[in-house]
Amino acid sequence: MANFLIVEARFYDHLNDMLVAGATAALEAAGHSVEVLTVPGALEIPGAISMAADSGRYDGFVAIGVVIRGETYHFEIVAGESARGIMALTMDGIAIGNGIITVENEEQALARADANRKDKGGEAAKAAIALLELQGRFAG
Ligand SMILES: Nc1c(NC[C@H](O)[C@H](O)[C@H](O)CO)[nH]c(=O)[nH]c1=O
Ligand SMILES: CC(=O)[C@@H](O)COP(=O)(O)O
Repeated sequence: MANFLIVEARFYDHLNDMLVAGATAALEAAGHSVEVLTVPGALEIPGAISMAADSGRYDGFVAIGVVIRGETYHFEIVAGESARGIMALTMDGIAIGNGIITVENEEQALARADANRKDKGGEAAKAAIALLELQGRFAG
């Protein structure tokens, strides 16, 4: 059993509830323990994961968030920079699944957050599990 931390940017409560439920179900189905940490927005997720990884308390991480395009360029910043930060941490060998959905509207978000539809939360959890298994395979 491994200890996973879900780091969620709680920008849209109803969507996050679905994404976190999907990720939690996938992690627990694989026999792992789950904790949840909430941050203000997707831009805070990479930093929070970095801090938590440095604590040594967790084996893997799942990033959960929802970025819905608004009127300005901020969408590109939030979507792109959160993904870039997570990728940088992953390239450092930290097992992270990226479940930050970046969409045009609420309808697209609902389809991807729902564990009974596209289940992006569960998908991200399975990716984190896969990376952790690779970490173990290449260690030592
Ligand atoms: N617009 C969205 C944001 N914006 C907030 C940023 O993520 C960040 O918290 C702020 O810029 C302060 O550093 N965050 C989301 O997760 N989703 C959005 O749609
Ligand atoms: C993704 C965002 O930053 C968005 O929620 C903010 O909307 P806007 O670009 O209209 O300020």
